Amino acid sequence: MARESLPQSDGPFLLAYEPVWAIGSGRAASVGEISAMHDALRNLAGPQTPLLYGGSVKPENAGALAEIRNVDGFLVGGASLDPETFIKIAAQLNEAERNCERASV
Ligand SMILES: O=C(CO)COP(=O)(O)O
Repeated sequence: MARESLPQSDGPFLLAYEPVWAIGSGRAASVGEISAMHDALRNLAGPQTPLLYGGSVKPENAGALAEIRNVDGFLVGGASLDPETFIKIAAQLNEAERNCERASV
């Protein structure tokens, strides 16, 4: 059923996992929950599809969430309303990407 809900066109798309209970609640999904879901989505969507996590992403958890395998980015809601907060989250994603590149060299 999940496979049928993916776009049928050949064009690129992003796929997001956003548990409804995590949206605006201040409580993000756990690393284990996100990891399991994103691994399953990677198998479903293939290697080229960027996978985003959304739900209570904030500077305090962005670093740990960005390190999860198969998390390529975030959907940021409330924390995007303050530019400085948003930039802190973006910086942690960049740092995680640099760590990943270092680890693969
Ligand atoms: O709805 C969201 C992004 O689409 C997430 O919102 P919060 O980051 O405020 O939980």
